[in-house]
Amino acid sequence: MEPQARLLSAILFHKHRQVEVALNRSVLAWKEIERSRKRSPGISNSAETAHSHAVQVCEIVAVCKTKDDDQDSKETMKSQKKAKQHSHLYPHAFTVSYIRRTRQHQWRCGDVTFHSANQGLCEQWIHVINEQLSLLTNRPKSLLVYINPYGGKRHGRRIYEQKVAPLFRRACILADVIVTERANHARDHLKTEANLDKYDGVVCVGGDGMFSEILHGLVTRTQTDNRVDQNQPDAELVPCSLHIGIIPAGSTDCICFATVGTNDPVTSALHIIVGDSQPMDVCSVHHNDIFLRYSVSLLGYGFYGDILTDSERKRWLGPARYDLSGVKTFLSHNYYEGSISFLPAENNKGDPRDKLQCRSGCRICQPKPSSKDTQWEISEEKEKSDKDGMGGWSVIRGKFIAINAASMSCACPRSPRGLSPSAHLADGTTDLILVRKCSRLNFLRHLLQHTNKEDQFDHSFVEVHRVRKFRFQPRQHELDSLEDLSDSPKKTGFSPICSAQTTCNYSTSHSSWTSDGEILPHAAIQVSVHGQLIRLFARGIEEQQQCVLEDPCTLWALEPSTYQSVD
Ligand SMILES: CCCCCCCCCCCCC/C=C/[C@@H](O)[C@H](COP(=O)(O)O)NC(=O)CCCCC
Ligand SMILES: Nc1ncnc2c1ncn2[C@@H]1O[C@H](COP(=O)(O)OP(=O)(O)O)[C@@H](O)[C@H]1O
Ligand SMILES: [Ca+2]
Repeated sequence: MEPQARLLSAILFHKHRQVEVALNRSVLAWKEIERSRKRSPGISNSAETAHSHAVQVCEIVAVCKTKDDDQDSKETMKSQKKAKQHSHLYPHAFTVSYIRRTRQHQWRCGDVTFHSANQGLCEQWIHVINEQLSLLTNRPKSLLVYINPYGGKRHGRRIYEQKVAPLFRRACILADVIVTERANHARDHLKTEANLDKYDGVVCVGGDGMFSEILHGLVTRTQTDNRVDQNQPDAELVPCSLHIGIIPAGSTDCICFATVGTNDPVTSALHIIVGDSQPMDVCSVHHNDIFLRYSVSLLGYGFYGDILTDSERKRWLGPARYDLSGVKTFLSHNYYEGSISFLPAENNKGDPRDKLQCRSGCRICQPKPSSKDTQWEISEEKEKSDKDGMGGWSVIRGKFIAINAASMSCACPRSPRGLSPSAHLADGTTDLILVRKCSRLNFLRHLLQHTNKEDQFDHSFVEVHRVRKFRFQPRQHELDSLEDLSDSPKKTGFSPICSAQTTCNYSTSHSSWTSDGEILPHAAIQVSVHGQLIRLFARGIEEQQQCVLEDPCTLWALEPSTYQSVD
């Protein structure tokens, strides 16, 4: 990497020690002077060595003048005297708040305070750093925040006020906050009322259900503004211009976990502040050419549909409702008959079993070619001609315990690799997982493999396909006879230990689809994936510590620029 010119450098004080501080367009670095002279510096190519530190400018949250009360407030009794003397000698200070990576994808806001005898120098540093931050145009300045006070353990409001709002204030982000008063309040407000021109993004504080409200509000508003008819399953939807941020405060929070790597409100707030951008696929779901819903994580029929249906009645239990309904549904061991037709993804989209996990900067999820791109047009054309004669579509009939479409990994704390560990966030496909009728023991093995490192697809009764579109038709809709209307739910070899939701009537011979945790009213559905329809304030899961810093040493080796000032 070409080293960049220094914008500023100075000798300042940090924790009573003299440090040399330097700034260029991408890095702020500081190192102790005395110690590094005494010892051989031996600075490695990392963000931080024993006495040398560096922070990327794009990961600086804010810089401000340090108030007297803040100075040395964390000093121990022993060093308080020394601190007093020091602050007398160097009474001026500024504090840089920056992103600090801790364990397992968690971010925290770290502070570093630099002292000086020279007030003008401190002001110059604040000015130049702020100038650099203002060049980062992807950062949001104004946000619309919706809080679901009843999501998860009902801590949404507190989480926002205590953990998120102070960070937004520090980063000078203006936030208009709406605490929802009913289900679909946020969706309806976004659809028709909200003045979206005022904002750079919309933030939801809640779970996947709350995210789904924001998704529906924004996508529907965008289509209405652009006169796109959502009821047309083949309509080319217009991408949303506003980014969505998620502060996890729900029960599963799978969309946050799968796009950030952790469910932590502070980490999510910091991803919002730095204006991260992660495109995401959205599935549209139709029934007989009538629009039903959008979905970004799990569309599940059978096992997960039954869990969600049952768990809605136990909402008062909070997140534990899924465990109880999960056990109950597992013991019921229902299966459902129907046929699935699907249009496979192109070969360059990889395979659900290829073990190429979607990570920050994923190659497979690079932006799709513009509609002018020839390659793209060819594949669209192929699809049209295929569709006329059902060419390219595959059909599978059978008895299924679960039919799952995972448009992303669906990783969550319950299943850290997710339902489809190699699914991609923004490749324009969904992984269709078909779990056929099998013994309880085999199904249990398959389920347990979601919680460890084994391959959950390595069973004769499980198949998985990467697809662009699919349709499902439950068996009772295929056979239009009275006999079928009285058909009871199908059970495998064992008699049910728990009768679950199944009684002998027509409706219960079907399961329901769950879409991001919400229940759909129809079993027969058509699904299309719309690649990269929305953008989140996230960057995908980082590989490890992704500090793509230039060697901080290069900062010290450079000729000073016009900005240089030394104390
Ligand atoms: C015997 C051990 C069995 C362990 C099975 C673990 C498999 C878990 C896979 C979970 C995939 C979850 C996909 C995400 C779905 C969410 O959108 C949805 C709603 O979330 P929220 O609004 O935040 O509550 N949550 C669920 O569908 C919960 C599924 C729980 C299944 C046990
Ligand atoms: N004020 C409210 N009162 C009741 N329900 C609400 C309110 N705000 C949002 N909801 C609904 O609550 C449901 C669950 O929300 P969510 O935040 O996903 O929590 P959880 O993860 O616990 O399911 C969603 O369907 C959402 O539409
Ligand atoms: Ca996808």
